Amino acid sequence: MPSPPLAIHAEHITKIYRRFAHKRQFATLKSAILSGSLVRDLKPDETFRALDGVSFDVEAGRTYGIIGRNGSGKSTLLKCVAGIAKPTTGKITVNGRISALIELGAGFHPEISGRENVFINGIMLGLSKAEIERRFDEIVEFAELAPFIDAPVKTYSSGMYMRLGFAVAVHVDPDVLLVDEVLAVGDEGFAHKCLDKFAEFRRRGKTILLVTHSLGLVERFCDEALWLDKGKVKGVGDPKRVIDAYVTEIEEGEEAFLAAEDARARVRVDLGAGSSVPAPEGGEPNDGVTAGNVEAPADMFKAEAGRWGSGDIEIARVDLIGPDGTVGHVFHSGESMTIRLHLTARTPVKDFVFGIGLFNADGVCIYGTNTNIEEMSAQEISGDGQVDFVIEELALTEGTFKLDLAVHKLDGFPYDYHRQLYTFRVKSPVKDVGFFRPRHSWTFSPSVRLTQLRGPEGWRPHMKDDEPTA
Ligand SMILES: Nc1ncnc2c1ncn2[C@@H]1O[C@H](COP(=O)(O)OP(=O)(O)OP(=O)(O)O)[C@@H](O)[C@H]1O
Repeated sequence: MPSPPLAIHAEHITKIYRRFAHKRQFATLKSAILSGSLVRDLKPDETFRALDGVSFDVEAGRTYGIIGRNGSGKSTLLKCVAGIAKPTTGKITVNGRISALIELGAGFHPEISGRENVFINGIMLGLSKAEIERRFDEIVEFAELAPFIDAPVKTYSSGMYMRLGFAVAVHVDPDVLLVDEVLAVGDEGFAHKCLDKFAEFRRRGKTILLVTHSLGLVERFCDEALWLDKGKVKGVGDPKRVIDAYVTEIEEGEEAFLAAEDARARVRVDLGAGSSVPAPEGGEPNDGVTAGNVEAPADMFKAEAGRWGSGDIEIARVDLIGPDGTVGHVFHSGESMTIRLHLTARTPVKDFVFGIGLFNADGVCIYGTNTNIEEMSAQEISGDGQVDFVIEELALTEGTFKLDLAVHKLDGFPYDYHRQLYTFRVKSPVKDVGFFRPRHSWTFSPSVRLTQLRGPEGWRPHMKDDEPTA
């Protein structure tokens, strides 16, 4: 069977940029010239590979997503395909007319009207004057700029500017459409219109190369995905598989970062544990043996991370444990999480309460409870022990959260108070807002019809032939 025709063939693309970092500052142009050169200050390591041996093929009529972290080379790759940047080595072949939604409105002239800019921009993108005239009304209508089309574009807001650029670019009727994160353009209504336009392109058998950080969009829209990492191809193939591998790697990175953050927070606290402070009123003298000698802040709502208490009962270690029993810092919305306190009581203690506070990244308390509030009566703790606080379902939206953990007397006297020393991140494929996600469902009468794009756990199974719905 003959293989389908290729719209894009990229072979071993390398793009080397020079970086002009650490250039010496000269007081005058003369001193620069006398010193030898204005540009000889480049250090040998100041060239770097934004793309390093990237090869890929896109069959005609396919939608192809490019994902990767900031600075991984996605835009550079798209610019090379568009011909805006020239690869240092390698070869790119594109079959058909290209339109690039990259630097939208880059060719606009601020002093002249939107109308004149549509013509200039259209001609730059390869349309004839007659073709632009034919499509002019459609372009302006799409951009929703009819009342402003004769005003100079310097009077447009940045969203209006981008909308006009987008409208011209999509009305060029390209065979290959290159899209770089343009859905961030304009308001939500316009983003839906852009998606509809892409869907129309797909239906008409056009090829789309899409760079985006929206993994949901790649999964929903693309036939294939390519994952760039530090300028190299790290994965290519079915979008779901590539995205899963990418997300796993991101989470591993976040995990390491949060673990280091927590360790740093505790080191700071330990360093602060050298000086003795008087015990809080009504408490025993603080001998400074275990828990940090940091005084409790007057205002707990504004308090920074810290640790204080007499140390009679010490929270020696805290583990955050996921549903599979693994200790970590990155969890998923809807899954279970156990907060495990490893304790040591120097002598048997009969008066104790365990408490927990959950805060968002801005320090707003989302939830707090303790064993006294929940009407548990302390009997005795002695030696080493363990307390598990089991959250059966993290009913939280995506975000970063912090924990207060404490053991204190019934009257509040602290044995060991850990103030926001533990950070964890909740990941969620659903981008709802706020902190708290109540367990919920939607129901619709038969006259209201919607299509469920995602599966019950958030990630919708990959279905190639779906079109997006608004
Ligand atoms: N003209 C340039 N001169 C020098 N360095 C550049 C230039 N353009 C891009 N770079 C560098 O090349 C690397 C890749 O940049 P690129 O914009 O392609 O990344 P990206 O994956 O699109 O990032 P993002 O997701 O943040 O948009 C970055 O380190 C960037 O600083």
